[in-house]
Amino acid sequence: MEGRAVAPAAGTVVNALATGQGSAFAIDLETTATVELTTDGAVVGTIAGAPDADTTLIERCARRALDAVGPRAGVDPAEYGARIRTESDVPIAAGLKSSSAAANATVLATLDALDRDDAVDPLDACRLGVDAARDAGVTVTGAFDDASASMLGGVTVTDNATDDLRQRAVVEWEVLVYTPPERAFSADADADACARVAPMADLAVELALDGRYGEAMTVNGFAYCAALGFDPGPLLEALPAASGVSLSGTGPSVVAVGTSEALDAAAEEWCQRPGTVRRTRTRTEGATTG
Ligand SMILES: Nc1ncnc2c1ncn2[C@@H]1O[C@H](COP(=O)(O)OP(=O)(O)OP(=O)(O)O)[C@@H](O)[C@H]1O
Ligand SMILES: O=C(O)C1=C[C@@H](O)[C@@H](O)[C@H](O)C1
Repeated sequence: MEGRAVAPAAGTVVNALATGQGSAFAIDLETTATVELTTDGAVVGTIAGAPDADTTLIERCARRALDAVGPRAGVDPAEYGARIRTESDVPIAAGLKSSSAAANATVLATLDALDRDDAVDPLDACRLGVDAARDAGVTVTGAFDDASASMLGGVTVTDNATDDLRQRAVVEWEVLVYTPPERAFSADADADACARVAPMADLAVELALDGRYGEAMTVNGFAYCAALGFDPGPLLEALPAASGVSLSGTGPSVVAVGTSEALDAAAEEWCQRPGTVRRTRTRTEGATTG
């Protein structure tokens, strides 16, 4: 009994740490999870290329999916375990929602291993991963914004306090991603500092709900660079040509959207900085099994 699923990473429109309301969009970088069910009761995860990374999140995801759907598949969750392996082109703790992609891929791969791919509605499957992320302590708000964008594709606006989807839209943007060499785990972010930019975050959410995603990103980007102590230089370098540019998640990555010409110009500037610059696109299709 083996299952496989793939889920995309995401970039930020509005970070939810200040108010609990957030917005994110799926991008064309992905994480694959394979899950093999076992009868030894143990759930064990490995992350390809990252032997020291924390596997608690994916283990909690597989366990929650087994508990939720196992009985319907004739599997006793108490007796069954799982071997999970993730492979990813998303750097961990870089602001590109590697945790949401890994959680969604693991939940769906577990359902696939149970041969019950359609047993759970996609948003509920996403909520299983969000609850697992809360259990594993890798999130501040649960990050339902990031997780829903990864699960559904497109751009989502969510209430992370209630795990409700407020809006989803299909967008087709070119995306530029700059990832500095350092890493920033979301769970370590200074939530009190973020609360100080709540009025700006409220404005950014209003803009996003109005479909003005680019402006929302830019308002969010400057506010959170200030709150979390990141250099706003890369944002300024992408402006005014980019239609939106923001710190992604709790950083350190920066994402810009706009015309090819605008992103070419930003890429030229960002390539002078240490780290990686990647060109990608938004993803309309979210997480899939198989
Ligand atoms: N590919 C992966 N496979 C398994 N677990 C992962 C993977 N990527 C991330 N994780 C889990 O998520 C944790 C990092 O979560 P964190 O939210 O800090 O990173 P992120 O999702 O990349 O950042 P952000 O939320 O700012 O976008 C890791 O410690 C690990 O437990
Ligand atoms: O851990 C969290 O709750 C979050 C982390 C970041 O990705 C944010 O962008 C997201 O809105 C919430």
